[in-house]
Amino acid sequence: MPTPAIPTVDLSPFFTAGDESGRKNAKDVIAEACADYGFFQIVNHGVPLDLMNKAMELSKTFFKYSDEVKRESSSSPGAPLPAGYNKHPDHSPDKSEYLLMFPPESPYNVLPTNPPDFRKTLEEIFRYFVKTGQILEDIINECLGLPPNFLKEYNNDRSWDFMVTLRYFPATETENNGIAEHEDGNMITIVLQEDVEGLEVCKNGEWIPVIPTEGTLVVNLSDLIQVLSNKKFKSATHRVVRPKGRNRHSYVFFYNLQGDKWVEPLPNFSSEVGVKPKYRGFYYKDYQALRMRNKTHPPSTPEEIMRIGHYEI
Ligand SMILES: O=C(O)CCC(=O)C(=O)O
Ligand SMILES: [Fe+2]
Repeated sequence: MPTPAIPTVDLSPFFTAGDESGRKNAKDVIAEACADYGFFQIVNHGVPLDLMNKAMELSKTFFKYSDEVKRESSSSPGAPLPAGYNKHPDHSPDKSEYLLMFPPESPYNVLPTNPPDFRKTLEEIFRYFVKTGQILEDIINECLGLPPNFLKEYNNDRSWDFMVTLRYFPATETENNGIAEHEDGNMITIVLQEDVEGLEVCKNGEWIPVIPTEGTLVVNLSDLIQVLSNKKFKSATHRVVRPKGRNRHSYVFFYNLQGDKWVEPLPNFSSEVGVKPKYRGFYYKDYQALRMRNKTHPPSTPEEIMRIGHYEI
């Protein structure tokens, strides 16, 4: 049986005034993918191809440096997430090392000075990803039938957005997990993957590989959209399986929500339509802190991993 593909959506109608039918087609595909499994890919998204390629090459160069050099970019404790360079503890199911950054102006950032241009490129691609996140949020706002600019006004503080540049180590003879099956805890995630497979999405109970294609970005909806929409739109379940014999590099941009925001199913999808809320409300910072413990103190069984189900009614 052919592998069911993940849809690819052309975002160019959103950059061209007046292409209403192009916009409608794109929104129909996105709405269907989001209602089923929360995953799709985008092209003509506004992030320049040469910038994506340059960012990937510089990241590969950085991760080849010695641990000692990379650790010069590790953050001091106290940041809301471990900014800078880090490697997951040996007993973690996540087999990668990564560089995490907040918005370019954030005081928490500890960005490498080498390779030259890396810092500038990270900051530049971060700014592009923010714009892509805003376009996607606007499209999702429309797909959900919310009043114009509703999500934009609710999510009006960009200071908690963050981006992770990753290197996964090659699979061993006995073990190939890169990131175990999970959903993301933010609003919308954008992934740039190099030409090395590994990312898989769960679509109707089946694991589908997301084949890397030059110029394409992967988008997955995350937990906060699932809660706000009272499960009308799904937070995508996904994982990374490490290939044998080679590293895998990716950039993951987490379009996020500021921590003091209250999150609960919107009345549009609960009281106003006679449906019971499927989640109790929470402050986003509490959820992010609970999820952070999954990473810093990995539980011994997958059942103990903190997920959005914690708030389910
Ligand atoms: O590296 C990837 O392709 C995806 C990573 C991911 O799912 C995550 O960091 O949450
Ligand atoms: Fe993820």
